Amino acid sequence: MTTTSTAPAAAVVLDGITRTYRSRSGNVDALRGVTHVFPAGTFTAVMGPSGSGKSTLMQIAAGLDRPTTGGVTIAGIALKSLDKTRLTKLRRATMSFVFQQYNLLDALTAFDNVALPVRLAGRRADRAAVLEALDRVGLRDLERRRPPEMSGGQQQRVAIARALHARPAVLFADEPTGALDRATGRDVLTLLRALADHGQTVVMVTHDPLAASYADTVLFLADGLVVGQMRRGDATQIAARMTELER
Ligand SMILES: Nc1ncnc2c1ncn2[C@@H]1O[C@H](COP(=O)(O)OP(=O)(O)OP(=O)(O)O)[C@@H](O)[C@H]1O
Repeated sequence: MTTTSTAPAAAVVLDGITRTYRSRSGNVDALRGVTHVFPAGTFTAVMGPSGSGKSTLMQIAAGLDRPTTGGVTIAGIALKSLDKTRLTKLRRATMSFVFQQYNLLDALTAFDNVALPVRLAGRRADRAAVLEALDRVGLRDLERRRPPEMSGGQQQRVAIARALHARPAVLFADEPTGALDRATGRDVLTLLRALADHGQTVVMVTHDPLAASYADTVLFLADGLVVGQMRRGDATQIAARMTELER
């Protein structure tokens, strides 16, 4: 398995992805044929109206959910070809998550949460490096706190510190600034931007045009399909496109 975190193998490829949720009340086609390449070392924001399929796309791109049809390739490896154990190993080796629901282990301190991916990969976590990552998100003083003793925003920042420390090939973030005040949100976006500038691939779902303006490319979804892309848009241009989609 590839465990390097350098370009270009880190790109995520979505090839003809569909995802139908089947339930007693009927089927929902959340994704209806999404093909997209996330180039290595780039920062992409995924936007679209509520229910357009953003979270579904993110879960599938990260191998947390399987598509109904179509394939996902990460770091050159087709996820379809992997059993659950290998998929977990690939995730640990190449990805980091800043998701509300996949964030931190409650039983571990902030320090140990940041150190965890490196330890799981069988390497020693250097104390100074872990503290530096916590320092970069402004949480050095909270190294001994456990997630239940922290605010939502602080937990998000621990998850970002973990990504800074682990240096995954791909970072998936779902509304990473949703729970943060404006200044902390800006700091987090600047950190994500810096990760991409250092060769990591960042994929972020957001509703916030200002957050999306930190990305290289904004991918617009509507009704389970990619309906457009914008490169290097500013917040006003992105907001205008969103308003059109929400009409
Ligand atoms: N587990 C599920 N079972 C059935 N339908 C689902 C399930 N998860 C999502 N959906 C439906 O799939 C569609 C896409 O949902 P998804 O959460 O991906 O959208 P989203 O763009 O992330 O929305 P939001 O911005 O509101 O979070 C919606 O119509 C949603 O109701």
